[in-house]
Amino acid sequence: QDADDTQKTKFDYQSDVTRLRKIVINSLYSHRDVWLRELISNSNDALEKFRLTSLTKKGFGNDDPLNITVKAIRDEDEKGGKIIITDTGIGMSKDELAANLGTLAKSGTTEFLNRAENADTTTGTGNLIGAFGVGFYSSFLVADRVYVASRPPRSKEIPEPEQWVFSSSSDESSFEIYPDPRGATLGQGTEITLIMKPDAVKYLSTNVLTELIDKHSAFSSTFPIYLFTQKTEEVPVEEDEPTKEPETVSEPEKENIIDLDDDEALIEDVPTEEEEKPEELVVPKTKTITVDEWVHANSHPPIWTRDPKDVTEVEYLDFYRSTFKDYRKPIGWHHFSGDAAGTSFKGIIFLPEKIEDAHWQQTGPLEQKDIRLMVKHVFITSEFGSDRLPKWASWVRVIIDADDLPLNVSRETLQSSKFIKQMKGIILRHLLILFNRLATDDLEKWALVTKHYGMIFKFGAVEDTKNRDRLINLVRFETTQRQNITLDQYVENKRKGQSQIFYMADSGKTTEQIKRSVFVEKLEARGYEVLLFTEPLDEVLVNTLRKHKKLPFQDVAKAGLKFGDEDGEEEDSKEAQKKLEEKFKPLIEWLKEETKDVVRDVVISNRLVTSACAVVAEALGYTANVERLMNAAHNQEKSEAVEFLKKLRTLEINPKSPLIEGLLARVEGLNNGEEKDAEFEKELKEVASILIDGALVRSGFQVHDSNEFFIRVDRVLRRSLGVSETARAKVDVKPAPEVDPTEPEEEVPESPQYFSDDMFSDSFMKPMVLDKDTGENIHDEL
Ligand SMILES: Nc1ncnc2c1ncn2[C@@H]1O[C@H](COP(=O)(O)OP(=O)(O)OP(=O)(O)O)[C@@H](O)[C@H]1O
Repeated sequence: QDADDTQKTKFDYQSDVTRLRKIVINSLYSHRDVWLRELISNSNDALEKFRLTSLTKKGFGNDDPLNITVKAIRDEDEKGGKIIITDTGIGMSKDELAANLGTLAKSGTTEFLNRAENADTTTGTGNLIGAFGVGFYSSFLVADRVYVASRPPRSKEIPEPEQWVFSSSSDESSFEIYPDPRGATLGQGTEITLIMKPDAVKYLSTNVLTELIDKHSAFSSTFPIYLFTQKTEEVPVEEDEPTKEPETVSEPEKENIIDLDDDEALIEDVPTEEEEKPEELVVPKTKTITVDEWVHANSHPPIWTRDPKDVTEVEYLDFYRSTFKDYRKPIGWHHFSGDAAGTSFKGIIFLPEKIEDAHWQQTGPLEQKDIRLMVKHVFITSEFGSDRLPKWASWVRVIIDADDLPLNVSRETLQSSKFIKQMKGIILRHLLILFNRLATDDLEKWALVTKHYGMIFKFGAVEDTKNRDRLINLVRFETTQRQNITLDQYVENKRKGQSQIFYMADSGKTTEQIKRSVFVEKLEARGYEVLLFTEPLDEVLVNTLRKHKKLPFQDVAKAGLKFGDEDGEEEDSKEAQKKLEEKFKPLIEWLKEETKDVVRDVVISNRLVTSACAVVAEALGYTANVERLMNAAHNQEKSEAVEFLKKLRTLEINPKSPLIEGLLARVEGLNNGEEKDAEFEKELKEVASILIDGALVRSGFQVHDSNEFFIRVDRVLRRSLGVSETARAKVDVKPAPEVDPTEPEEEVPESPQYFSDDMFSDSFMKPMVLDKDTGENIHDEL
C-alpha cells in the first residue's frame, strides 16, 4: 500500500501528538502489550458508530458482517513481519484520517503530557498511561511503520467512497496521506498494518496474540474478533487426486560389477523380485497441508450475562476498564438481573473511584454517556431523552441488557418503550442497593464513598423526591458528640422531651471551629447533640426536608430554640425570667436605643453560658452563614428586602455574665443621676458598642464598619492604660530631597534577584562533566 511520492501529501503532526508519540515510544516499553487492546477498542468504537448511524440512516453502508480481524504475516526470512487489524466500522475519509490521527482532541491532554514528561519513566509514566490510555499511538510501541487504510461506508451522498492511506513511521514528526494504490480493497472500515519492530516479532505468534486478546482485549469489543491462524495437518490423498510420485532411487544394475582388477572380479548379490517388494512396505497416501482458519477469539458470553458467582474480580475490573475507559479501580460494583415491562434484563453497575470535575462543569444537560443500554448483547444507546437519570446519578456507570426489546429499535421508538420508562427506576434502585451494601459490609470502601459521594447524597435528597428517604439514610453528619451518623441515629439519641433537631451551620469553617460557637455552648454544656454543618448544601437540605421523623430542624443560631425539658420548671422559670427582665430593664432599654441600627430587639438569653452576648437571627431572618452566602452570591446588588431580612435579628444578653452585670450598674448610675457627666456617657457608649460588635463577630456576622470598631478598641485600650486618647504616634518622617531631572551617567546596578537569568541559561541546565586530569567542566567540548 505504499504509493509513489507524487501521490503523497505530507503533514506535520500537531505538537501535542509529537510529544505523546515521544512519550509512548520512549517510556512505555514495559507496557507495550497495550497496543492491541487500544487498537481493538478503537475498532469496536468504529463498529458501534457505524451500527448506530445505520439504524437511522437509510442506505448507509453495506451488509458485510460487523467484526474485527487480526492477522499476522511473517516475512519469508522469518526476521520480521506485519500484523493487520481490520474492522468493518465507520471508517475515515481523507480529511478524517488527517484530523483524527494527526491531532489530539482529548480534554486534559496537555496536562497529562506535562505530567507524563516529568514522571519517572519506569514507574510513573506507566501509572499515568494506565490512567489515560494512549489510543492509536500505542501502535508505535511495536511498529516501525504504520499504514492506516480506511474507507467510509457507502451513503446516498457518496455511493462510491474512496480509500485513503495514512502512513507514518515511528521516528518522523510527520505523516503522509495518499489514495490507496490498491484501490478500494475494503468494503468499508479501517485496516491498520503494523510493520513490526525487530524486537517485537514475538507478537507475530498466534499463541501470543491469542493470549493478549484473552488477557486484555476480551472485553474491549462486543463485536466478534477473529484471529487468523494456520496449522499443518496430515490429510489422506483422494484416489483420483494426482499425487507426486515419491522420489525413486535408480535401480541398481543387475550385474553391478565393480572391477577391482582384471584377475579378480566381485559379483554383487542382487535381490530376487519377491524380496524387493514386500507387501507391508506399501506407504498410505497422505499429504501435509496448511489450513487457514479464522478463530473466534472473544467467544465467551458477555460478563453481565454470566452468573456473578463465576465472574472473578479481575474480570470485572478488565470489563470496567475497557467499557468505560476509566483506568482507575472502581470503588465497587453490583451485578443484577430482573424482569420489567415484559422483558428480562441483566446488568452491572459500577461506582467510579471519583467523579471527574469536568462532569459537573458541563453546561446544559449533564451527559449520561456511561449508561449503556444493550439489547440482546448489542449496544443501542446512551441517550434517554426525558427518561434520563436525575442529575445526582448522571455520572453512574452501568451496562444494562434487555432480552426482549426489538433489536432494530431506533431512538425514536425507544422513547415510547415501556422498559425505558422503567429503566431509570431500576438503575437507581440498584445503585442505592450498592451504596447500602458498602455502608453495611465494607467500612473501608464506605469511607471512600462518604468522601467522594457525601455531597451527592445531599444533592440527591434535595433533587429526587422519590428516592429522598433512601438517600437521606446515606447522608452522614458530624455532630458535637459523634462522627458519621445518620439522621435516624440522631433522633434515637435525642433527650427526653427534645422536640427539635438542633443544627449549627457555618460554611467554610471546620466542625471544630463551629463547636466553639457561642450558640453551641449551652447545648454542649447540657449534653444535647448538635449537627454541625460545614457546606452550604447542608442548609439547603434541611430547608427542603424541614422535618425528619416528625421532628423539625432548629438552627441554634436562630430564635425558637427549645430544649423541651422546660415543662416542670415553666412556672418557676417564667417567674425567674420576669424577675430578670425587671432587673435588667434599664440596660435593655438603653441597649435597644444604642443598637437600633443593628438589631431589632434586645432580650435576656437562655442559651448563653460564658459569653456576655450574642446576635441571634429571627426565625425569618438570615443567619450569619446565610448572610455570608448571600453576600458572596450578589455582592453588588442591594435590595431593600434583603437589607430588611438582614436586620431581623436580636441581641441576646447573658444575665449571668459579670460584664453585663457591670454594664447594668453603669447604666443605672447614668439613669439615676449619679454619673451625669457627658464624658462618662460617651465612654459607656463606646464600651457597649464594642460589646455589640464583638457579639456580631462571635456570632459570625460582619461588623458594620471594622475601621470604626478598631478605633474604639484603641481608645478603650488607651484609657485602661492611662495614656492620652489624642496623642499621635511620634514618627519622624524624613522628607525626600528636591526633584532632580538629570539622567544618570552610569548604569545603576540592579538590586539582587532571587533568580538570576543565568539560572535558566543553557549552561546552567547542562550537567557538569569534569575533566579527569584538570577538574574543569568540559561539558561543552563533548
Ligand atoms: N479503527 C478506527 N476506525 C475509525 N476511526 C478510528 C479508528 N481508530 C481511530 N479512529 C479515530 O481516531 C481518533 C483518535 O484515536 P485515538 O485512539 O488516538 O483516541 P481515542 O480513541 O479518541 O481515545 P482513546 O483511545 O484513548 O479512548 C478516534 O477518536 C477515532 O475518531
